[in-house]
Amino acid sequence: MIKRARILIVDDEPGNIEFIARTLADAYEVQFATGGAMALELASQEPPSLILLDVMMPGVDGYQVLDQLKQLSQCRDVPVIFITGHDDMGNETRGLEAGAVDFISKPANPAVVRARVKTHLTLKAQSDQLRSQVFIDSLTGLANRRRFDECLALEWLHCQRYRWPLTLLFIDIDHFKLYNDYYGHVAGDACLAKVAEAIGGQFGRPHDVVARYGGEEFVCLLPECDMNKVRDKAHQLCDAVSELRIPHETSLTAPVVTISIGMATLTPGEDANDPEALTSLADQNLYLAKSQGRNRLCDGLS
Ligand SMILES: Nc1nc2c(ncn2[C@@H]2O[C@H](COP(=O)(O)OP(=O)(O)OP(=O)(O)O)[C@@H](O)[C@H]2O)c(=O)[nH]1
Repeated sequence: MIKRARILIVDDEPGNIEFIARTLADAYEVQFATGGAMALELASQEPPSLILLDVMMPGVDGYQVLDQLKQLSQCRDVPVIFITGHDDMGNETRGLEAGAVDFISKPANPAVVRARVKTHLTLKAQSDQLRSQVFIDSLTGLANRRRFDECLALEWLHCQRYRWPLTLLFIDIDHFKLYNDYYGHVAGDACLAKVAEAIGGQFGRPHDVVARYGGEEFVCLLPECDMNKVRDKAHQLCDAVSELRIPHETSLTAPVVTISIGMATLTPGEDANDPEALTSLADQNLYLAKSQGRNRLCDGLS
């Protein structure tokens, strides 16, 4: 069943909410809030597809709601249409500058409300699709290098602010060139997809970022983690990949496909001031894992 878009209507006048809800209820799931604080609470719990937001409300007004929505990562991209009085040119400009996608004047015309909502939902769906094409690796379905670079920069700042540790795993398939040479590129692609699935299955907390870094290299960015637990999970990942039992006749390490992992943990702002310190440490440890015999994890400590 196709999930219907959910529209959050925010207005301090129940009569206005009722009117707009009647206009939209046959095509969308409708939710409402009678004030700014309630709107923020609902939106942060489960971001709606679109918000129709009254500008003038007692307490937290429409501008404040919009401003706070933009600061919530899960709500930042939700389209917001302001609903305002007829001759509010100044409000219109201010709202658009603050990030509203459109304006509807009061008293709202049902056909206009339906048309604007439909247009902005379509635009949002298109931009989501483009975004996923830009940030997803098509072979494995994981995030791509571009997405990883963006997340690393953001997580570094986030962890720096709260003095949380940030862990990075560099994961590389052992002797993958020999695999490709022996089994061919099509089999090589299938092998990459299977290993990617195993990695994604092992590290799937909401803030974990698992990405294909390039070729046969993958990365896992793990904020706010207990190092010992990550180390255990990374060891389990090595086992899980060899237990996939993907034959690798020409590997110099094992008769099946195996991986090597370089692990690094730093507290941004305390141990280093630059995310490159983390990537180069993980890379060094990956190099050590390779030189110590592959099919293993190296964190540079044990
Ligand atoms: N099938 C396939 N192969 C790829 C892809 N991207 C990179 N490769 C191959 O991955 C191989 C990587 O080889 P190397 O960097 O020498 O690494 P390796 O053979 O795994 O050696 P070690 O890392 O030292 O164990 C090359 O043969 C690339 O052509 C891809 O998308 N599909």
